Amino acid sequence: MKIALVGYGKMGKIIDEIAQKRGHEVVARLKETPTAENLNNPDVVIEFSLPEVAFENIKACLENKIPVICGTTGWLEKRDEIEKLAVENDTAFLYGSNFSLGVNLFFALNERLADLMKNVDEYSCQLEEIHHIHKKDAPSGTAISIAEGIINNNPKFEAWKLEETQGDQLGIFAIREDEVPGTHSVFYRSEVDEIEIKHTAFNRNGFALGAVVAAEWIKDKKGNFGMKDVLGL
Ligand SMILES: NC(=O)C1=CN([C@@H]2O[C@H](COP(=O)(O)OP(=O)(O)OC[C@H]3O[C@@H](n4cnc5c(N)ncnc54)[C@H](OP(=O)(O)O)[C@@H]3O)[C@@H](O)[C@H]2O)C=CC1
Ligand SMILES: O=C(O)C1=N[C@H](C(=O)O)C[C@H](O)C1
Repeated sequence: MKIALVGYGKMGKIIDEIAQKRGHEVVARLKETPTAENLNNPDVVIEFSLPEVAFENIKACLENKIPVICGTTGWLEKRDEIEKLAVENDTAFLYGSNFSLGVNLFFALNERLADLMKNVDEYSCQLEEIHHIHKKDAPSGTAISIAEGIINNNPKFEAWKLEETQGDQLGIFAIREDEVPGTHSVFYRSEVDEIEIKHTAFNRNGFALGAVVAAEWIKDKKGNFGMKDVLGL
């Protein structure tokens, strides 16, 4: 498959290596807005750039009828517009706040636990995410997905907020520390004990492999998708 990489930083470079190891041809490595010319006729685009440029990048690819796998976080207020564009241009779009298999299993576990806790009043809930000091957005896209998984399964919560949980506002502590690739925890605390579920990424390889697997999966598909569709979770 011919893959164009839009965004060629920490993630783009690892995706490049993994895509080539899996037999794909990387036809573009961009650090600028994609165009019909610089994309070099790919079967699919993998977009890992910056929150402030992701929307324009994805839009440009979809308008050229190229399917897009997007891992960039922090731009989702415009997701509906992008999903509309994918349909209008008869192509495909897949967003994942986190492409690793482990985190997607963690998402399913989190939803199940939230459902179990919905009628248990003894426990308060708090989220925590820890990332490297270069990260531009807070909270992480993954933490937002975890929060949404809890809010959708536990009517005690209406929305998420940064910092501490208050009433129906589920709190997310966002910590920036050294070169941490990504650690996410959900805590349920009572007066006598604590339940914690935690995912720790040791490096970025799981995210990159998941993005390439998603690119392989999306070929010839049309519409809007997520990693749940790819992994059948
Ligand atoms: N969904 C997931 O599984 C994961 C998501 N992420 C997310 O992916 C995104 C990228 O992460 P990461 O690779 O670590 O970040 P980096 O900052 O390392 O890379 C971003 C890259 O985008 C380039 N860039 C700048 N402007 C443009 C533009 N207009 N078009 C295309 N590229 C541009 C930058 O170029 P320059 O170097 O010149 O500035 C840089 O190479 C972040 O939003 C992060 O949160 C990260 C890991 C996993
Ligand atoms: O910026 C990162 O590095 C990461 N971003 C994603 C997020 O915001 O959730 C995924 C992963 O945790 C690494």
